[in-house]
Amino acid sequence: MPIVQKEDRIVLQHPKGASIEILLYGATVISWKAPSPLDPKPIERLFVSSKAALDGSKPVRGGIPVVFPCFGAPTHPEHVKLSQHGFARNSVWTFGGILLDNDAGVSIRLTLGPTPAITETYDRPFDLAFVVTLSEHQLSTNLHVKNTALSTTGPLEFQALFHNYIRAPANEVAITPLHNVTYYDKTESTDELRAQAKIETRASVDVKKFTDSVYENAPGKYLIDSLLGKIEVKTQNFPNVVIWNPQAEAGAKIGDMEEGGWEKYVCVEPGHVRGFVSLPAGESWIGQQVITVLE
Ligand SMILES: O=P(O)(O)OC[C@H]1O[C@H](O)[C@H](O)[C@@H](O)[C@@H]1O
Repeated sequence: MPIVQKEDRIVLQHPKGASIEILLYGATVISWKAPSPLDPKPIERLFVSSKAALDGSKPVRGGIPVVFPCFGAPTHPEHVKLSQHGFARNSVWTFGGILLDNDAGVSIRLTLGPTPAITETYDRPFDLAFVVTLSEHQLSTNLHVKNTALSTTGPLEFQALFHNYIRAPANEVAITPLHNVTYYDKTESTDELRAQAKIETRASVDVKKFTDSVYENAPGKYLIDSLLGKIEVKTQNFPNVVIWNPQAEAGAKIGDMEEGGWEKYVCVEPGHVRGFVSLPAGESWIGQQVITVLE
């Protein structure tokens, strides 16, 4: 199966038509074209703004940015010098080789450790590996985090999330099953209201208005249903999911968002972002998602 390594990205092509492109910058998957079981023609499954910078000057507005070690503005004392969503999405990763290459799928690894730029703002030792696997109708991404500190050091505390921009008409997409799940509404106007737990009352969640909801104890498997098809996101070790769409209200203020871009996607972002993963010295943690085109 062709795996093409370019200066700034890796391109994987599956014999049955699917393909992905991954930028070394941020280990950001910027394209995933896949057929559905109903139609062999591969179509783009991710949204990337036409105004997104792909040259490493800022995190990519679209695709699948990797969020680590903090989600949103930093709240942990060890993260105070970091910018929103941490450094993984704006660091250049290293191609770490091919793990699998056969008809069932192709898998590659990218790695990131403490670079001089990272250690300027973050002083904990760590080792990250991002493993991407492409098969006919499926894309999976795994984030491996190792705490490489000596055993006398305290645990590595971090948050992690895959910021999936799933291509779908935002005004008719339905996300299930989040009924009765507790969530926190980041569109609320005050810290107090944002910290207040709400219960999802809708059988299926839509993003017809500005939405920025962090679900707690989420089921780990989500269906994203729209005119573009049915996409399933199945996760492991990610107790939360964030559903985000800025609509015009917030989208028009995002500099690298194309005009009307918010109508073309929904972000369904599995992660561990309520509290922190606490990883003892010498130990590893893996967060995983498998995204499948069902129809
Ligand atoms: O603009 P960014 O830093 O890429 O963040 C984009 C969005 O990411 C997540 O979905 C957060 O929940 C939102 O609050 C944030 O606006």
